[in-house]
Amino acid sequence: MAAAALELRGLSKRFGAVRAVHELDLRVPQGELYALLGPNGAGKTTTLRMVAGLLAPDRGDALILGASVRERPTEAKRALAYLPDDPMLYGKLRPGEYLEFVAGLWGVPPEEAAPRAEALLERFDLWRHRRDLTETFSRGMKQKLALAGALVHAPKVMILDEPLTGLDAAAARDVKALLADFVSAGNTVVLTTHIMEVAERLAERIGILSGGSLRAEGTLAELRALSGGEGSLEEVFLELVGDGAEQQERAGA
Ligand SMILES: Nc1ncnc2c1ncn2[C@@H]1O[C@H](COP(=O)(O)OP(=O)(O)OP(=O)(O)O)[C@@H](O)[C@H]1O
Repeated sequence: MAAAALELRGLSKRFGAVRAVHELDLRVPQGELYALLGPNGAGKTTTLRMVAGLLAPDRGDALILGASVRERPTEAKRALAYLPDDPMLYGKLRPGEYLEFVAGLWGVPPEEAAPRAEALLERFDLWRHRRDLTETFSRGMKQKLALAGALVHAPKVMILDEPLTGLDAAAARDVKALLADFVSAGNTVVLTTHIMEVAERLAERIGILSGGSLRAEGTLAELRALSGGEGSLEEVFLELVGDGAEQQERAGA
């Protein structure tokens, strides 16, 4: 059996009294688009930060294409791209310079990096802004450039934290199309979202996270079946995560 793109084994993290992630087991095969759906504070960001090696788990492990983040971090991370919800760009760089910088960090040879960077800028409609400093970019443009930066070392597994937040319809369409193409090429995407519609529309399988634990997992049809087959994902979600999420959703969180 091929190694899973991402496997979590008993992954756990506490912050003082808060159990942010608790004994989380997850297996995402290669070639899948998986959404971790959960209300604010469910543990989504903490999970991704542990997978990306930015936060040490208290217990458990994450494996990327079979390589343990704890034991073989360099190998595990080579195939991984992580896009945080608030990526850092260097305001005084132009988009091409930013991509060149990121490619350099990954050791991608310039002759490979340059055409790839150009193709990514064209793809995201940023080529016409190639002479502008990134500090002048809108949130959507920054998000697209960060995504281009995540792709410049040709990763096989991409983990993205709330990738559509703050994007207008056109930018969201570009990002969704890119993720779909990335997965069609046999790569894997794991993204977090607190918006049900995003999970519903994009993901092949959805994991519902709440209080740091996985409450349910499956395709949309499988999750619907949990609420008697008639219900929407929203009903399943609210049934599983309870009133706290309902209140947060109502508050527009
Ligand atoms: N660095 C930290 N120090 C203390 N507590 C933290 C820290 N990071 C996260 N937490 C807590 O851990 C829990 C999980 O947070 P996390 O950010 O992983 O949730 P999330 O599902 O990503 O939420 P959101 O949708 O709001 O981004 C929350 O209770 C949060 O307050």
